[in-house]
Amino acid sequence: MAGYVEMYRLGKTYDTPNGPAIIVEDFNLNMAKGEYVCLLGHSGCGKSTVLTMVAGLNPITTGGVVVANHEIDGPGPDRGVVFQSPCLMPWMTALENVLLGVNQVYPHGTKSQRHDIAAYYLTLVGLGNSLHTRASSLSQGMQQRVGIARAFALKPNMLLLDEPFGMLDSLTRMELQEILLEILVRDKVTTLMITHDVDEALFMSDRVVMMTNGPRARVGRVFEMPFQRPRIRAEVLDHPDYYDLRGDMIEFLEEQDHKKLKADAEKLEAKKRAEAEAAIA
Ligand SMILES: Nc1ncnc2c1ncn2[C@@H]1O[C@H](COP(=O)(O)OP(=O)(O)OP(=O)(O)O)[C@@H](O)[C@H]1O
Repeated sequence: MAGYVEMYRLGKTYDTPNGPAIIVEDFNLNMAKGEYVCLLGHSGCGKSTVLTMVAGLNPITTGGVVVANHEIDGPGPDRGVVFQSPCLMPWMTALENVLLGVNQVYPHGTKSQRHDIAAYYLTLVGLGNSLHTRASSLSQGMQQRVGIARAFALKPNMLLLDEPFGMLDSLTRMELQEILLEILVRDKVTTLMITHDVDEALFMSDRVVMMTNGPRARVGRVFEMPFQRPRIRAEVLDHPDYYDLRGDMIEFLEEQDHKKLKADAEKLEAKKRAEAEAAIA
C-alpha cells in the first residue's frame, strides 16, 4: 500500500578503512499522513542513518524515500529535523534563532507576520517570556524547546526527531513529550522519532518499528499501539496491553543482543581457526 512517506529498499553503505560497510539494507517502511512512528533498536544498528537519509542529510546508497509524492534528493523545509542538541546560534535570541528558518520559508510574509509565527511557536513550547533571551543564556531544556519551535515554525510535512529528549531530565522530558504530542496531533504532522526509551515509544507513537542489529539492519518487528489519542499518561500506563507490548519489545531487543553475541563468538572462532591453520601451513 502506498504511503504518505515511503522508504523502499533503503540501504546505506559507508566507506571505511576496512572496505565498504553495509549498515542498512532493504529497509522498507510506509507511513500514513499524520502517523507517528518510533524507531527503536540497539545502539549502532543504523537508526540515525535511516533518519538522516530521510532528512536528505546523508546520501542514499540504494532504494529511495518518497515524501508527499516527491522523491527526496537532499534536505528541504518540508522535513523538519530535531537532534539531541539543537545547534542554536548562541549569540542570537530565541526569537532570532526561530526567525532564521521562518525568514527562508516565508520570504514574502511581512516582518511582523514572520515575527508572529516565530513568537507563536515559541509560546506553544512554553518560551513566551524568553523570546528575547540569548540562546547561550537558556538552559538545555529551554534550548531544546527553541529547536522544537524552530522545526514546527517551518510547517513541515514531516518531522524527524533523533532522540530529542535524550539529554533532558525526566520532568522536562515528560513535559516536552506532552507539548510535542499536542502540536503534532493538532497539525497532523507525520513524525519519525528515534528513541532508546521503550516507555517513550509506547506513550508517543502509533507504531513502534524495531530494527534488527546491524550490519545490514532492516525492519525486524512492527508493533501497533492500541492507545487512544489524545494520550493521557495514566491511561496509557493502565491500559491492559501496555505491559505485554513493553515485554514483547524488550524481548525483541534481548533476542537481537543474543544474536549479536552469537555472531561475534562465531566470528572470533573463525578468526582463531584461520590463524591456527595459517600457523600449521
Ligand atoms: N559516516 C560514517 N562512516 C562510517 N561509518 C559510519 C558513519 N556513520 C555511521 N557509521 C556507522 O554506522 C553504524 C550505524 O550508525 P548510526 O549512528 O546510524 O546508529 P544508531 O542506531 O543511530 O546508533 P545510536 O543509537 O548509538 O545513536 C555504526 O556502526 C556507525 O559506526
